[in-house]
Amino acid sequence: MSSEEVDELGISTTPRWRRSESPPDPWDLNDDQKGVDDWAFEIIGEEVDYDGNVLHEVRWNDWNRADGTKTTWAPVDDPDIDSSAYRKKQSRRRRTLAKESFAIDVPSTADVHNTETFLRHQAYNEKLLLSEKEQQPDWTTEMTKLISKHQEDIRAGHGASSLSSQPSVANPVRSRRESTRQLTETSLASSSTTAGRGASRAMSASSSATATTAVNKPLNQPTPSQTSPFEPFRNSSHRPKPTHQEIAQVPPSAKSKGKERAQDFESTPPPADYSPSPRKRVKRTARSASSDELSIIPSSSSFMVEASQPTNLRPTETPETKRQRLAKDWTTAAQKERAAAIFIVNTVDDEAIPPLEKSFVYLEREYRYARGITVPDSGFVTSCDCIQCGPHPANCGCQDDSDADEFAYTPSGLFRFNVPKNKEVIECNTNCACSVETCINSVSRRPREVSVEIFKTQGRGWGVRARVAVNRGKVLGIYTGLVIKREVSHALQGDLGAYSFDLDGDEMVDDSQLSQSMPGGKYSVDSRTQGNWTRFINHSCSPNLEIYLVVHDKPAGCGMPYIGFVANQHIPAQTEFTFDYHPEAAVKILADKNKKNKKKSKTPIPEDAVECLCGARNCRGIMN
Ligand SMILES: C[S@@+](CC[C@H](N)C(=O)[O-])C[C@H]1O[C@@H](n2cnc3c(N)ncnc32)[C@H](O)[C@@H]1O
Repeated sequence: MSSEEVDELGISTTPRWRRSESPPDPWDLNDDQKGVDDWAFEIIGEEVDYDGNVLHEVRWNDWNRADGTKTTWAPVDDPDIDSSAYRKKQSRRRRTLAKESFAIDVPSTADVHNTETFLRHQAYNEKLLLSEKEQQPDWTTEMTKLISKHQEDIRAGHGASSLSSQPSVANPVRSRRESTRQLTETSLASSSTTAGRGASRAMSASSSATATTAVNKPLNQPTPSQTSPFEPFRNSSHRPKPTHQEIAQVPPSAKSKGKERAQDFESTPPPADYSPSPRKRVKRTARSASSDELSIIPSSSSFMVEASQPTNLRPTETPETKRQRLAKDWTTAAQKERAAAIFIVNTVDDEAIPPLEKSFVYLEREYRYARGITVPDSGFVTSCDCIQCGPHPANCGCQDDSDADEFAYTPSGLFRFNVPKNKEVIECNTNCACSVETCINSVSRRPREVSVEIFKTQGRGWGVRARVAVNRGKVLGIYTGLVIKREVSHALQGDLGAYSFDLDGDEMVDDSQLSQSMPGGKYSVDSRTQGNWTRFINHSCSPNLEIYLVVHDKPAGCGMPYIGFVANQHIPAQTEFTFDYHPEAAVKILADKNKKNKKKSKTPIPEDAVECLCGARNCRGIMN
């Protein structure tokens, strides 16, 4: 045994680990086969050793050891081994990787040797250098600039800028015509409750949202009988772009009324339609036409549609085949996550598919993040080493801070509705020892079991339903899209904001209280350019779904929970799924009703009030 070496302080300087001495390669074994100089070889790999040196793995064609192995390791600068071609190729590969994305998989092993090799393989240094060089703009400012430009364009009558290349979600003409409700200030006085506060989001887990979409009927605008269908938007800063159908519906008198109006329609480009080739699947960082400024982390489970296809690429395609193609594409993307199929049907009119950004990416189960948003490290998520979690939550390592008596789900995976609305359900995660398929505390992570059908509704654009009945407590899926800062989301006007969902999770607070009540509530999810079927769930004042907050790949309280959709009652097959975009409004109505000495409420109609067409008996009349 060798004696230990120590320094002047008596501390051991003997390395803890030392490479074992390998016997020299018996080069002479087959020396008679060929002259050494001629030996053919091939470099088949590389590793970084404990001292940070790169070694090449060389395979010799005409030489082998007695045991048949024929590879050796050589330093990169070995004069006998010309590795320049291999090194060039590798360096090119790493540079390409670095240009594509800055993402790095961090190995879970503590083995320095493997880690260094793994990082080099992923072009760690190249990515680091490039990311340091790249100037990061202030995305909030950039986004605000884009929005202003977009609004100016519209005001100037140039149609929508690239930020809103969409036709309206719900046809304003039709929605107005179809509406049998004659809503007036007086009739609304008793039902409308909340006043708008400037922000314009369609959905929110908080009461702070004020939904306004230019495509919906603004209640305080003249009624259809008073004016032509397009009149209400004439002076609106976010007048929607009419679709071709709408143009066709303009009465001749309206068309000839004035040059200005005619120009409005004529200058409108055709609706952004879905026309990509299904073969165009791109796994690289996606940049969308309308969110050029938001670069996002790539994903393997998404289907990306190329943005640059002309809309008339497939002139012979029927609406039916177009629908089928989109449904097939989205089902393919969903199936990568082992999720059930997606169908798209329209028995109402001749609209082929829902209006979508041309670059729309279907994301079954994940968020993407706008550049500038720091994604919390999943390494900080508490995990458990239970083989089977439960029966009591306190037995599970993931539930450290929970004082709940039961998990949020039953053993058969149904939601128990036992979690306060502003609390997150903390599920087990991929670092846990338990299995996602069987763990009582892993439900939103499981692949979606229920096939969904996106269908055209009467007057409310496209909606969603299932072809099978769904039990109360069934978790159907999570809202997905691009995580953006709240202030960016709140700056989105009109239909731009219709697909944003605030992640503050507190239904009873408004913006001013938010910072005190939920410090994490800084983000929203925008599903305009990427998202899944849940973006089509319409509002109802008597909904059959509820939302809840759930985390499973980020630390609890980080402000980026997922929004889970769960059936709050038995839902028969073919019944539209709905949820209440503003449940706090219902709560307020109840509170008003219960007030003693109740006077007739004269709550003014919010400027951006939007007519609700849910048809429920207790309909509040407006969506916000
Ligand atoms: C998140 S989107 C839902 C999907 C949408 N119907 C579509 O076709 O893409 C929200 C928009 O749907 C429409 N909508 C949803 N619920 C509605 C309701 N109850 N009454 C009227 N319009 C509704 C409004 O245009 C709203 O801005």
